Amino acid sequence: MNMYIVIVVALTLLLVYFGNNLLTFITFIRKARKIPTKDCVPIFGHSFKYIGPLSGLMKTFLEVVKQNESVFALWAGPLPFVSITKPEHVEVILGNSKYIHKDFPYKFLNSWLGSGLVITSGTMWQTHRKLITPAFHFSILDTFLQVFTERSDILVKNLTKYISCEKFDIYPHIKMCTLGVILETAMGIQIDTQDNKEHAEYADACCNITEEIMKRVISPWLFPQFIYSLTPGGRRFEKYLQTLHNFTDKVLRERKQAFVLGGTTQLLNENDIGTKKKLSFLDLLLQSDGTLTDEEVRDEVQTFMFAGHDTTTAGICWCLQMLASHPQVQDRVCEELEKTFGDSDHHPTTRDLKELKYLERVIKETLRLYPSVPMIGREMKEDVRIGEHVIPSGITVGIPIFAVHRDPELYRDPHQFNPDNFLPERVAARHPYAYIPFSAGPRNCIGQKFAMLEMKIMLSCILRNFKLEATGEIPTPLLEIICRPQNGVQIKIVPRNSSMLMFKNKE
Ligand code: HEM
Repeated sequence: MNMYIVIVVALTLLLVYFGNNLLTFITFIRKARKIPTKDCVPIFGHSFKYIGPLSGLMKTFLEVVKQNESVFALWAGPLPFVSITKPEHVEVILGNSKYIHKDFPYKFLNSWLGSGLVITSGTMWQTHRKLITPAFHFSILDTFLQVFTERSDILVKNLTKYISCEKFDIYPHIKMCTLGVILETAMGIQIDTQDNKEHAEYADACCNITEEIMKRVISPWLFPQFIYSLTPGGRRFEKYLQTLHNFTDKVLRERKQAFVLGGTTQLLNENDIGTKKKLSFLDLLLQSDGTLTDEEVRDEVQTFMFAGHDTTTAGICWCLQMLASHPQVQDRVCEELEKTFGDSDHHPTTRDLKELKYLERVIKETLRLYPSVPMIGREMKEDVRIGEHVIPSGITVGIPIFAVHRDPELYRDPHQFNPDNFLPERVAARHPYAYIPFSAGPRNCIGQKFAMLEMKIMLSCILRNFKLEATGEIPTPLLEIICRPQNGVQIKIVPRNSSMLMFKNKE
């Protein structure tokens, strides 16, 4: 009898639980179905549209955006998402501190980046963001200029080996240079990433794991973890993950050791930032007095090592490609460099960098066409009105940054490379959310000033030494977590007249 009552109570509870959830789910789907969409197939949704090589995905997506209304639903199998591209709609989401929650597809990054700043939400995100923000204050960034320049000098020295080559891929060289930069600036450890090839395994694992994640995002049947882990892709994911964790653990061990041995400057309070050299972001985490657990520190290290080098690598490489493919633009950048530095071999100062206005426009225009992070998303925690549509709570709103940046209503000849798009008067005439390579609002990129300085220094060092020549078509941009050029950036470099002095003097 007792057993009978227990079973009845258990079944009733299950029914209430799933009944409620089922009802919520049905209401959610009903609301989502009111959002306009095209070419949606029952059960499979739009998945069939995206099956195929990742290389075609950006082009396909631009077509889909063109064919649909400015707010439209995309169905990954039975699960709906909403895509928005109009700046005024983007502002509704990114500009509001209520909409900072991330879930799908960020959750596929969980086993890698865990509670790190890029994917975490809620109070944990708030606490971490507040703790980390001082490490990216402009006064501390000034102390990084020397590292950016020293690493760029090594890069230039290594590139001389390719002077007589008809073409070579510059991507791996930039990647190892930016990795060295983030390790030295943010983590406070000096690792010879540029001449010692053993660290390339970490950088390669970053590229490979993001490719695997993107393949999963467009394949709803791989969403359940137990299925994914049985597939070859799932097994490759695990292998790359191991490499990434091993490297991060090594970085942490080294810095902790230096920390214990007193090899770091102690941070007393926030006002000390910028007044002490060699204070690293990682030191800030290590002395957070229990605010962060060991695991959270590790997740932030993973996050910043990835976000801090893969993004700038893509940005710099696309800039090099654009300059090689647009010789007049390259000449103008070089005139500006000549005016700022003359024949001198002095390292760039903050003042020099402010003078490089045209180079800045080139970088901005490159990030318009090839935003390093091409797509971002936010999960709605309440119903939200966007334009004339109600977006139901629980849905993820996707913002394809690359599509916002190529909207013909915002940019004339949107697919053409034209740095004049960033003349001050043109910028002033555009909606502020028409250009969002670093996202915007409360969850914008914490490293954007760091990135701009690094990109300016690295590009100016390369261009003061070499003329860049294109060796073929502009590569296809890949719509992955990071917008990389398919098959790298194959260019030819030619020494500039007076320039090779720049590092010869220092040898
Ligand atoms: C060209 C270079 C870069 C670009 C285009 C870029 C772009 C972005 C974008 C679009 C986001 C928002 C992501 C989202 O909402 O899902 C973001 C967030 C972030 N970026 Fe960057 N980024 C760059 C460089 C960097 C660097 C150098 C660092 C670190 C040193 C960095 C660290 C981060 C972090 C930690 C976040 C998460 C911020 C938060 O949610 O509070 N980024 N970045």
